[in-house]
Amino acid sequence: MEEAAAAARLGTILRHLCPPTGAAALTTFPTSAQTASGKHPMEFHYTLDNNLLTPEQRHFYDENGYLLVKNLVSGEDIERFRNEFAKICKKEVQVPGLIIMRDVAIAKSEFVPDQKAVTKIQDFQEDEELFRYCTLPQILKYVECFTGPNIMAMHTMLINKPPDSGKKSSRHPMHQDLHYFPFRPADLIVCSWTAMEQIDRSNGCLVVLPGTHKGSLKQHDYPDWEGGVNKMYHGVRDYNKNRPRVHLVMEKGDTVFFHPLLIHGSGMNRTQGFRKAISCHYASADCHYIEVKGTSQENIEKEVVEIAQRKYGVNTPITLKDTWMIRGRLVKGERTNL
Ligand SMILES: CCCCCCCCCCCCCCCCCCCC(=O)SCCNC(=O)CCNC(=O)[C@H](O)C(C)(C)COP(=O)(O)OP(=O)(O)OC[C@H]1O[C@@H](n2cnc3c(N)ncnc32)[C@H](O)[C@@H]1OP(=O)(O)O
Ligand SMILES: Nc1ncnc2c1ncn2[C@@H]1O[C@H](COP(=O)(O)OP(=O)(O)OP(=O)(O)O)[C@@H](O)[C@H]1O
Ligand SMILES: O=C(O)CCC(=O)C(=O)O
Ligand SMILES: [Fe+2]
Ligand SMILES: [Mg+2]
Repeated sequence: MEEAAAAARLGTILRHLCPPTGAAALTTFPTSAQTASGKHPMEFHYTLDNNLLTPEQRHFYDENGYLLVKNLVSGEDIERFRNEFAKICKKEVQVPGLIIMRDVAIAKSEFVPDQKAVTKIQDFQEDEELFRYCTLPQILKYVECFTGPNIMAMHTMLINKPPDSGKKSSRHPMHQDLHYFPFRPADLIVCSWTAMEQIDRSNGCLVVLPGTHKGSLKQHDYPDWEGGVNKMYHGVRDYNKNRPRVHLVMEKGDTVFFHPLLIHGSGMNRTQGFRKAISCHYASADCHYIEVKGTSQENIEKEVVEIAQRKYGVNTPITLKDTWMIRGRLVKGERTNL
C-alpha cells in the first residue's frame, strides 16, 4: 500500500516536472484510485494521493479547480487571528516586511490606526501568531495532496473587505493568481483561503469560474472601473462572460483550496461589517523560477519591483523572482529550489 502510494506520488511529480510529449506520455506512471464502486480505476491529473482525498474529491478538483472543505479551522484559532490582526492595525505589533493596504477610496485620507482603515495585510510571514495559520497540520495535510511533501508558504494575506464606499472599489476583479507568480509548474501551487466568518453574496464572497484551471495564463490589466481600482488588482482582460459563475458561500472555518489558474474574484461588500478571510499560497519547493520578461507577466513585475525598491530603498536592479525568494518560507520537508 505504502509503496503503491509512493509510486503514484512519484508518477504525478514526474509528470508535473517533465510534462510528457507524444509517445513518452504513455510511459509515465499513472496515479490512479478506484471509484466508489471499486470497478474502474480513475486517473487524476491535479492531485497526489496521500490517502486523505477521496476519489470523488480528486475528481471534483480535476474538473473544477477548487475543493471546499467544511469546518477545517477552529473558532478558537480564528479568534486568535482576529485579535492579532486588530493589534497590527492598532500598531501595537510591528511586523517586518508586512504590507498594510487601504482601500483606494480612502488611500489619500489621513491614516487612522484602526482596522476600519485596512483592506488587507500581506506578507505576515514574520508574524508568529498569524503565520501559525500556514502551519496548521489539518491544512498542510490537504496542501500536500497538491504540492507534494516539500512545501513552501509563498504568500500570506488577511483580507478585511470593507463595506463598499459606494464606488464599488471593494470588488476584486476576476483574475488568476498565477499572474503574480514567477514560478512553475502551476499544478504544484495551491491557495488555501479560510472564511473567518459567514461569507456570502451580501458581503462579497469568492466567485469562481469552474474548470478554468485547465486553460492557460491570460493577459491581465487594470479593469476599466469608474470608481477606481485598488493598486495591483489586475483582472483578466478577456474571459468568457457566459461561463457559469459559482458563488462560494462559506461558514466560519470553512476552507477552499484552489488552483492558481482558476479564474476568480469577489463581489462588493454590501453590509456594514468588514468581511474577513485568511489565506496562504503554497508551492512545492521543487518548483523552479521562470523569467517573466517578454511574457504577459511583465506588467506586474514592473509594479512589484517598483514597490519593493521604494519600500526597501533598493537602488540595484531586482526582479520579481528576488521578491518571492525573500518572502517564501518552508513549512514542511526540504527547501530544494524555491
Ligand atoms: C527587496 C525585496 C523585498 C520584497 C518585498 C516585495 C513587496 C512587494 C509587494 C508585492 C505584492 C505582490 C502581490 C502578490 C499577490 C499574490 C496573489 C494574490 C492576488 C492578489 O492579491 S491581487 C492584489 C495584489 N495587491 C496588492 O498586493 C496590493 C499591495 N498593496 C501595496 O503594496 C500597498 O498597499 C501600496 C498600494 C503600495 C500602498 O502602500 P504604502 O506605500 O505603504 O502607502 P502610502 O499611503 O504611502 O501610499 C503610497 C501611494 O500609493 C497610493 N495607494 C495607497 N493605497 C492604494 C490603493 N489601495 N490603490 C491605489 N493606490 C493606493 C497612495 O495614494 C499613494 O499615492 P501617491 O500618489 O500619494 O504617491
Ligand atoms: N463589469 C464587470 N466587469 C468585470 N468584472 C466584474 C464586473 N462586475 C463584476 N465583476 C466581477 O465579478 C465578481 C462578482 O462581482 P459582483 O459585484 O457582481 O458580485 P456578485 O457576487 O455577483 O453579486 P451580484 O451579482 O448580486 O451583484 C467580482 O470579481 C467582480 O469584480
Ligand atoms: O476577496 C478575496 O478575499 C480574495 C481576493 C483574491 O482573490 C486575492 O487576493 O488573490
Ligand atoms: Fe486571487
Ligand atoms: Mg454580479
